[in-house]
This record gives sequence, structure tokens and C-alpha cells, in this order.
Amino acid sequence: MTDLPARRLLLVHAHPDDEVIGTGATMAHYVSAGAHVTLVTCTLGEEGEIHVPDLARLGAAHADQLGGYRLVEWERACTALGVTDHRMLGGPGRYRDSGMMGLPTNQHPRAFWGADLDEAAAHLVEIMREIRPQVMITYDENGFYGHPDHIQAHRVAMRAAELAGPDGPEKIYWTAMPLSVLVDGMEAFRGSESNPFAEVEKPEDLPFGTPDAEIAARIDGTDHYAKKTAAMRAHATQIPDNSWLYGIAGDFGGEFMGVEYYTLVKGERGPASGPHGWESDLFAGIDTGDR
Ligand SMILES: CC(=O)N[C@H]1[C@@H](O[C@@H]2[C@H](O)[C@H](O)[C@@H](O)[C@H](O)[C@H]2O)O[C@H](CO)[C@@H](O)[C@@H]1O
Ligand SMILES: [Zn+2]
Repeated sequence: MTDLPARRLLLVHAHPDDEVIGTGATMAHYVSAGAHVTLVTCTLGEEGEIHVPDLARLGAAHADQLGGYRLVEWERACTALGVTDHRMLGGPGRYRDSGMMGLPTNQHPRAFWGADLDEAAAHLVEIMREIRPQVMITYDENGFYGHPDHIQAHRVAMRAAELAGPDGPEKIYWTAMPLSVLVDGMEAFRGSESNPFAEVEKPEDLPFGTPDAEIAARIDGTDHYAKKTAAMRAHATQIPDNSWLYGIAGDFGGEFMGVEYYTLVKGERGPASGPHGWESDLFAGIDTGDR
């Protein structure tokens, strides 16, 4: 791709809907700031739940058409966020949703969990060579919450960044949730009807949560929180109308849904501010003029 904007952001996610849940406000923020945002999603989400009763028979155990339907949800969500460059790793249908850890679906011949790492990374290297992103976002080594496709997305993204050499990203961020925000969220939901933390005694019991001091960036996309909720609504098979995610949006407005946090695992932290010295711009410290 020629004549790309000076700032280029690449995001690597596992399933359709991950892009909005974890990074939707960040994507909308950078699109509206004129950066080129490329979303690479690794599977079609074929093994997902279906929260739209009329579509129940699309599921893997019936017509097995959920992947094709989620592809359309994903395109609609990207439109809501203003993201025009969205790609499936290796093309739609190359890698299949592996299902939750330990399920027989992990062994499906096309399951992403069983993909050859360098072969899958090669598809991403091709995109890096085309786009030359300065910044990449993906998950930590636990895939944020331990899903096999998220862990594999992390491994493929990090391997591709290694193989891409100078065409790879200067800065690499992993999605994260500061413990202080988690504690506030648990307190805010205490006693509410759809409390996702109802069974959780303490934040340390959750597979995610990062000490505030280890967070590197806080991206405030609250101006775009309406786009994020519109994109969430596009993923209706995965995010039902009564989802707690809307509860956060409803009771706490943009602060929780419009702000997203990251750790920095490659590159130098740029100029930062606030009590923790968190960056407010993922491109901070990068000279975007000469790449
Ligand atoms: C956000 C995310 O990664 N969702 C995945 C996940 O979905 C979970 C799965 O359906 C599980 O059975 C549910 O209990 C849980 O509530 C869901 O979040 O795993 C799916 C299967 O791999 C995947 O399609 C979905 O995108
Ligand atoms: Zn996912």
C-alpha cells in the first residue's frame, strides 16, 4: 500500500468481537486522528455462543455457519469504528476458532491453536511488509484471559514482529486492565443484577489484572464511546443486549468503556504524564516522519 498516513497502527486479535471489547475506543480514536489502523483477526469465531435465538441453528453443532455470520458482524463493527483495513489472517476461513481450552475442538485440523507458528506468522509478516506499522497491539502471553486462540494470536504476532525485522513495529503493546480499575469495577458492580464479578472474591482471582505501575499507556477514547457501543451491538451473537458490558457503559459512561490500557513490551516509553507516568499516545516518542 502506497501513500499511507504517517502513523500506522496494527492490531492482532483472535475472534470477531475481541477488537471492540478490548481496543474499540483506541481504534476509533486513532482512525479519527488520521492514523492508518489495520485490524488482523485470526479466526471467524465458529465455536462461539449464539445469543440471538433465531440464529441458534447456525452453531457449530448444527449448520456450522456461525463463522460466516460473525464475519459480517465483524465488518459492521469495523464500519462503526471507522476501520476500513480489516483482514482475516491467511484469508477468511484459513484458521478455525479452537473453542475453549481443553475442548475436543482444540484438535480440529484447522484449529488456530494447532497452527504452525511460522506459517501463521508468515501471513502477518506479509501485512507488516506492506503497511510497516510503527505500533502493534496484541495480547500478553496468557492471551489476556487464557483462551487458546488468544494465546496463539499473541505467539503469532510476536513471532511475526521478530521475523519482519525493520518492517516490524517499533513499539509493541499488550492489552491490560489496571488492578485499580478492576477493583473500582468490582465495587461498582457489587449488588447489581448482571454482576460479572459475582463469583469473584478478590481481583487476584481473575486471570487478568496488572499492577498500575506496570501499565505504560492509558488511551482515552471517551469521545468515541458511542462508536464502541455501536460496534459492540454489531456483534449481537456474542454480546447480548443485557450484557454486563452495556452495564458498564450505562452506569459508568465513557470512563470504563472509552478508556483502554496497555503494557509496553517493545520500544521506549514516550513522553508521559499523570501520577503513574502513563503515555496518552501510543506513538509517543516515535518519529513518524521518516518510515
Ligand atoms: C471474548 C472472547 O474471546 N470470546 C470467545 C470465547 O467465548 C466464550 C465461550 O463462548 C464460552 O463458552 C462462554 O462461556 C464465554 O462466556 C464466552 O466468552 O470463546 C468462543 C469459543 O472459542 C469464541 O468464539 C468467542 O469469540
Ligand atoms: Zn476472543
